[in-house]
Amino acid sequence: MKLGGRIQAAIEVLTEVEERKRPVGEALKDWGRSHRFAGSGDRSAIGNIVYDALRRRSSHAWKMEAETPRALVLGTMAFDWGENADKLMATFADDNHSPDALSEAEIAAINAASMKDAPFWVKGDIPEWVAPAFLESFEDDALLEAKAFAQRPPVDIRVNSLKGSIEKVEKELSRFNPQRVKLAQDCLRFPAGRGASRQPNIQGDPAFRKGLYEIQDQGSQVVSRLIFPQKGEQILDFCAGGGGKTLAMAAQMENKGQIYAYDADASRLAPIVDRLTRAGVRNAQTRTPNDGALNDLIGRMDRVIVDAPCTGTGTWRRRPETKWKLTEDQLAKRVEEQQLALAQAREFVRPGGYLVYITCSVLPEENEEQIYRFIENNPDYELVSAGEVWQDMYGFDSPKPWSSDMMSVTLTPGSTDTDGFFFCVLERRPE
Ligand SMILES: C[S@@+](CC[C@H](N)C(=O)[O-])C[C@H]1O[C@@H](n2cnc3c(N)ncnc32)[C@H](O)[C@@H]1O
Repeated sequence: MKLGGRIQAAIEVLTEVEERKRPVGEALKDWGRSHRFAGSGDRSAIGNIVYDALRRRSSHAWKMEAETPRALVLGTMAFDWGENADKLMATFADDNHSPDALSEAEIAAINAASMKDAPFWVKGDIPEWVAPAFLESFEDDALLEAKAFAQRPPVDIRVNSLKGSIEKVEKELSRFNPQRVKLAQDCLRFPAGRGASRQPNIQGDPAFRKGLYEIQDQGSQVVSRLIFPQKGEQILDFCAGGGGKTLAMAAQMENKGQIYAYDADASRLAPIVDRLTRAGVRNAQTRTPNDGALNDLIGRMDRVIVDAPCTGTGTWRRRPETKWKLTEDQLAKRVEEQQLALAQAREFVRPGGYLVYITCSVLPEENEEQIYRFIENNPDYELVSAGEVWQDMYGFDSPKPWSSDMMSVTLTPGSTDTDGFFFCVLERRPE
């Protein structure tokens, strides 16, 4: 396919997403099925255009003075992919599968590319109602952070130290040019490309099937390290989901001690068994929700991890469509679920043990506010300074996360070059 045809295809896919409320992945797959002539390079380029259009939806709409799928895609090509109005006109003339020719108004909007009078949330490509939370959390850097959430993310992998060294995996994947990162010692990164460039098929490599690495954002790897799981400890991963943190902790514990992987939704736990086997983990067991599933663990755990259900604002780079779908009602629902998870998880911590609270969100309602409410209602718990834990682990020269009072830390694309994560530790006072 030529570029004109790819642009037309992106408009069609985005129209499906917008008008029929289809998830982007599904709409892209369906388009591929009904256009068999398109190769994998075409499909991936079309996906890149659609995701870029969603990442910077409000700034493109402002400049184009329209919010239609066509305007968003044309804006993406002009403002992100380096195709000015003249180039686009030549591209469209060259391919009869292209969209209709640019109108006078579109040419004028592309040429002007004006952000005049645009409010902060438009410039930063975040929903208007989220803007106060960004300003509260990131103050003078709110725009920088919002824009960082509108960039393409890299692909990060965590080398599984139970199976091999980072050097070994680096060599195995050398054709993809993996890079080391600053904060996670087992992480290799494949930076995001530009335009139509494709991400390497990391999961297709035999080393992946052998369990030598997992796909895991650097931020998730960093919070797994901050949990500080020790060999021999008893740990309850209370919201284990697909097991990303369980696997990372098991490797740090060198298979010594025991991790109990639990989730209120048994179906979310389903993939974990295969992943544990592939990774060579021998110190983790799953517990599925039924009456008394965790009774034997009450008051016995050295650490209980609540990697809580959340709005996922920290993953907006990877799932840009969720940025525009999020509502205040959904936020309120997640906050309730988080409160419930914390209230349920607390009873498993032994006196002197730790309750770790993590979200992949950067909204204060889900993070600092949640934790201060918990402390107020549970005087037998106190906050340990996560800022000090960070300094002990990384010193003063590494990238620093956000921290309003040193008690918790918030990782972000702008500060730590990761997805957004909130992390804090509560100690149950010894009896
Ligand atoms: C952010 S995901 C977990 C991700 C996982 N820890 C990882 O690293 O891949 C949150 C999980 O919490 C679970 N959950 C929600 N409320 C819960 C509760 N009250 N008790 C236990 N699990 C809960 C959800 O089913 C979901 O799988």
